[in-house]
Amino acid sequence: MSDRQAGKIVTLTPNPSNDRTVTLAGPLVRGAVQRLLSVTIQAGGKGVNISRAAMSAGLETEAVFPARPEDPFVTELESAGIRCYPAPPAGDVRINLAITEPDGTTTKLNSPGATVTSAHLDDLAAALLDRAASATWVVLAGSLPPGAPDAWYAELVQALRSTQAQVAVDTSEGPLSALVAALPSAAPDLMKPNGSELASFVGGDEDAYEADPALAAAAARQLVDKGVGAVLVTLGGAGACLVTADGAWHATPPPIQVVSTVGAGDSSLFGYLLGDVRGGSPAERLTLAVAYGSAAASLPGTTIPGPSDTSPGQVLVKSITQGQS
Ligand SMILES: O=P(O)(O)OC[C@@]1(O)O[C@H](CO)[C@@H](O)[C@@H]1O
Repeated sequence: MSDRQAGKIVTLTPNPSNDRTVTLAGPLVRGAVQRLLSVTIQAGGKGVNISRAAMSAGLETEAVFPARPEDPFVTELESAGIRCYPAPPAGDVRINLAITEPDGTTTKLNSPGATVTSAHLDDLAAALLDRAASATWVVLAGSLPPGAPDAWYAELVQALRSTQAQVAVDTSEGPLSALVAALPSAAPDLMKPNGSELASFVGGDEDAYEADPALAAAAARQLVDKGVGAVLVTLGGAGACLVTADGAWHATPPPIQVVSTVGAGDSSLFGYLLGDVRGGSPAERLTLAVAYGSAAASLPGTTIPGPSDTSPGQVLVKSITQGQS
């Protein structure tokens, strides 16, 4: 069975973005005038990025987000081969800025997006539930626009129970806290916090998690104990941890030259889903997550990797519980 038959990934991006990336020739200096080497713009947002990765890996994917059908944001994605389901928007797609420095340091300045009403959210939810009926995975990803209640993702997770789809959530701040507060009744099949997001609700500290991934795994276990199927914790250059009811694993990435970290977390999440739809073991899913995340960090702007950009053979996975590969 080919990947295209094996699984369909439907993504929801409630707050999509035109990602403008500016590349500096030297370090960023606050308050100075600096010349840029280049400026690029790409249609982005976390769910959109995951659909891009799915499309280039040959998986069927559909992207649901608010935008006018004639918006160049939509035409860019459709001409890249992504099936789009735009719902009525509250305003223009926002512009997010990424500043990249020669050593790979990436500074993100994200706009709030247009303020939505409950009618906008209802339209978006209806579009999602319609597409989710035939999905293997539904991914709810990114921030919520102003006007959306923090608990909206938790409500969607519960609404998606009426489908056969597995649900993954990758968000931050208020919506993440509201989801955690709604466990176990709104437990998704997968959550993908990074170290600082994990620390924001279980305590601990991101640097400590990167120095000792067993600490990150222990923190993530609190979510699994509250009903979350699997927790993928991305740890930047320290790789990622995967925690399920059956165990915990840590993977270290191949050596790379970091160019832009934008989209690395989305690519990691996609790598996990790819491993899942291929029927991979937890270690194989984690390997693909880290291979995709590190490939994304080695590419400019919000460029999302395809399979040929990844090096899964160079990812080293160890079981944290048993201390062996
Ligand atoms: O403001 P949010 O929704 O949290 O994140 C949006 C964003 O930073 O996420 C993607 C990278 O993960 C980018 O394409 C996009 O600009």
